[in-house]
Amino acid sequence: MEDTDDDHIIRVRGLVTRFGTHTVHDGLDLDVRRGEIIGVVGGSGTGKSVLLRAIVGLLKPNAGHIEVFGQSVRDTPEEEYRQLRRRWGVMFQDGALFSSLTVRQNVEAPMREQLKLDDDLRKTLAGIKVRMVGLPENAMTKFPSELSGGMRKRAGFARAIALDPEIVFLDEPTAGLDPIGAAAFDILIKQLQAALGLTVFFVTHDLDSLHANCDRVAVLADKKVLAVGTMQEMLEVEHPWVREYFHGPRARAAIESSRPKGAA
Ligand SMILES: Nc1ncnc2c1ncn2[C@@H]1O[C@H](COP(=O)(O)OP(=O)(O)OP(=O)(O)O)[C@@H](O)[C@H]1O
Repeated sequence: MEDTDDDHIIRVRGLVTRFGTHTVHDGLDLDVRRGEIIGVVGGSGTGKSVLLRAIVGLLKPNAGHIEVFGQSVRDTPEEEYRQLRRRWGVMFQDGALFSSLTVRQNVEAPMREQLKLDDDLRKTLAGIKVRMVGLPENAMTKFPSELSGGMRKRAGFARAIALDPEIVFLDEPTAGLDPIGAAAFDILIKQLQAALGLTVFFVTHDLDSLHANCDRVAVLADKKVLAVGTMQEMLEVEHPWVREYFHGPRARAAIESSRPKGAA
């Protein structure tokens, strides 16, 4: 498929992020295409979560330019940023749910903030989102502390899609889940992406998840996006961390398990 500028829903150019004297990103570039699932990988502390936070405007970079839907995230006036923010949803690593609200109330929270809906309609719509992520009916009125880790992640996902976003950002969605729970979450990501036409930007360490979901992978190393491409293309990248990650025993196991049964 030919890659045109119009396909790029996120464009990051020359990003520099520092905390004190610690430079996390130094001239990082990345494009995300509309409708793709892109997995962001890299060693611990390479700045994957910081990149996500910078793209959604929660963290101000020291330099560089970030555009989402063609609009600068950094220089957009408050009201326009509010409008822009409605077009994406974020699921943070721990779900970041409000502990004093039930699952349904958590999903209602962004609706309350952004949409003028009467109470019944808001409750109904929030209930639909909770069902969409595969949570049982009785989870609606539970508090986050009453849920398993996997259910909390699903609740976080339901909240991320509360406003019918075009992009969802997922920070390590399968971290902490057992392999069966992680595989079920991968299926959920894929199904919702296809059903809702979402663009998915997800940070992960999980090779199985990359194999199951990703159209492309972006590798963060040496303070930049060192390589971006398909899983197959990553096998050709000559960089010690990339080789170790994509050719190591865990990678081989993930390739094996992602092959259709009976394939050589
Ligand atoms: N608010 C902050 N203040 C100071 N340093 C920070 C802050 N947020 C992140 N950092 C530092 O920036 C670097 C990148 O952090 P980030 O959380 O993005 O890493 P990561 O690639 O997501 O790592 P992991 O895979 O371990 O989650 C780390 O060294 C971290 O300590």
